[in-house]
Amino acid sequence: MSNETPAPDRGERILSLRGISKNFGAVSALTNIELDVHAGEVVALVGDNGAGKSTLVKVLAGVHQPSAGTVEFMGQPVTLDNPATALALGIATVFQDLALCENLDVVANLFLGHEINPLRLDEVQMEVRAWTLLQELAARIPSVREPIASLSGGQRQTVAIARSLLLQPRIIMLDEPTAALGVAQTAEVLNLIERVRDRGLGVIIISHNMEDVRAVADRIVVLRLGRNNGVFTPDASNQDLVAAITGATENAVSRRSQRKAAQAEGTDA
Ligand SMILES: Nc1ncnc2c1ncn2[C@@H]1O[C@H](COP(=O)(O)OP(=O)(O)OP(=O)(O)O)[C@@H](O)[C@H]1O
Repeated sequence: MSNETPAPDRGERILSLRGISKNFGAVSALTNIELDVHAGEVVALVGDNGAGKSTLVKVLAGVHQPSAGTVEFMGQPVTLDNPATALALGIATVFQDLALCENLDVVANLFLGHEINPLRLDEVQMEVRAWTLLQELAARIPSVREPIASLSGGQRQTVAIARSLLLQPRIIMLDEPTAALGVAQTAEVLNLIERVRDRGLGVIIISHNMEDVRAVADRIVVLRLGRNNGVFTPDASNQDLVAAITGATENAVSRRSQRKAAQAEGTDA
């Protein structure tokens, strides 16, 4: 559809942010952010409330214009001056509200605004395409003729992700994709994220859930007060991650593990 050029090789740098800052009046939401995303990798953006995660995603989605800095996409400097530009380049975003139409079925939601033949809706072709994509993603959707209102939270997230894939993006950004999902649905969405990565896309996820982040991310990028505060691999200790997120080496998690270590020493003695 939007991108006819071949997909980048796995590991190739798709997106590169240098010195990105964003001010809202006197508030510095982002200061000097650096971020790289490669084909076939999941990057988790983590940080406390107000760390700047949503602002960064909105800059990449073309919703906010950065106050300073450069964005390179596939090696070329780009200006993401509105959401349509970002989408046309191949940067898709699934926001937390998912923006699905409750009363319409899965096929209609997948193709909303991108009907295969807008002048004469080709229902059969759209249905086949919807099934093929959902099967490729091994998505558990009972029927593509089911209205969204009757689907679970995990299935809705799946439909929202599948919809953005129809535009053949290079990068997909997911804002809290597992928030408010149960254990089984979370596992389903994490599996889906892995399959999206395996298609060679770069995936950026925002999450507050460290367990989910560790399960699916290849790199964990920490933001704190609008600045980069460390990049970790998923095997980083909880203590190091919490310290980077909160900016404190002395915190509830470190005190708890010190207490446990002290207790263990006590029982050893
Ligand atoms: N439109 C705006 N106008 C003014 N300030 C804003 C605006 N959007 C964000 N901010 C400020 O920018 C900072 C970063 O906010 P942001 O929402 O990006 O953080 P976050 O990491 O996504 O937090 P959360 O986890 O709570 O969603 C905050 O201080 C916030 O108040």
